Amino acid sequence: MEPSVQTEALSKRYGGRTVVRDLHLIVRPGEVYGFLGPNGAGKTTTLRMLLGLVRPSAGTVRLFGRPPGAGRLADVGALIEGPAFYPYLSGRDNLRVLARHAGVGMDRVALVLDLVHLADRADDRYAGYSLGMKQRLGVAAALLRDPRLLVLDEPTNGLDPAGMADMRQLIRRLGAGGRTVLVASHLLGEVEQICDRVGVIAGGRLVAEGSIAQLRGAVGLWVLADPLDAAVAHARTLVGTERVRVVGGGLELSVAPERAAWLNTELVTAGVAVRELRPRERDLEQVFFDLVEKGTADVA
Ligand SMILES: Nc1ncnc2c1ncn2[C@@H]1O[C@H](COP(=O)(O)OP(=O)(O)OP(=O)(O)O)[C@@H](O)[C@H]1O
Repeated sequence: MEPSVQTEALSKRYGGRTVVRDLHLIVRPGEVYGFLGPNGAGKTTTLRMLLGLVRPSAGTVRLFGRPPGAGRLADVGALIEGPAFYPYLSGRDNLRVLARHAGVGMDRVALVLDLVHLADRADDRYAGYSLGMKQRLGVAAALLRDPRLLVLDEPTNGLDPAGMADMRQLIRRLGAGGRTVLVASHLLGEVEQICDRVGVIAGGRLVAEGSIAQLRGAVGLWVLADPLDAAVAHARTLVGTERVRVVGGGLELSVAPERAAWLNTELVTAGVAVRELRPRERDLEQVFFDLVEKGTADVA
């Protein structure tokens, strides 16, 4: 199936500065894709190029196989930068204005209000909404045309923890159907909770792409066993001295996590009691930090 988003060698320069560089990005239909990077990494600039709001300096963008603006307008909905609404109109009336403008049936207004869980406050003035409600109304507006691709730029920015949780739930709900959702965020935890796949951008470059599990990468096994000395000695004969480290009263083994059952059998057969055996994962925060540092250093 045609990718929802595909960029090739996409770049943007402002003056002499390259803020997005040689970006090859593929977002597949139906996935919730996290575009993760620190402030200033080039996320918003990229999203603006995807939406045809900023002209690339080089490279191409395709949405459902076509350049931005060439496909059906209804294919893409976006919430990028704060949404603009009339403060003295209700949420519902604000959406009605937009629906009329977009040539969308009024039945969609009630439907999207329901989707973002604003139905019960829909007739209150926008000015009285919490920040979280304002953001959700922004998402509702982006959903009016029932787009196949929804683009959200930092949707939880400025929200309190409850507002953030609501927004994350909403994004998960929206991604549960066939819709493609592209979410830019600088929050690792957020992307981890809601996205199927992640692209990490730093210094304008895509420095990693994959599922959270792939990014994290299980890097070995962690074993607690008695007696420790015998466990270490036997593990070293099994997998090689350099692959076994003693850390905090246990063993760290640099071997494929799939070898856990084999290792357990071998140790037990050798008379070692295995108390704990589990995959050793890298700390995602550290992975992200390393990627960003690497990406930024490459540019400098
Ligand atoms: N119109 C512009 N003119 C000049 N420089 C710009 C312009 N828009 C963005 N930049 C620069 O491009 C870089 C990337 O900005 P961008 O907003 O895309 O990053 P971001 O990853 O979305 O970060 P943030 O989360 O802070 O918005 C920044 O250094 C910014 O100052």
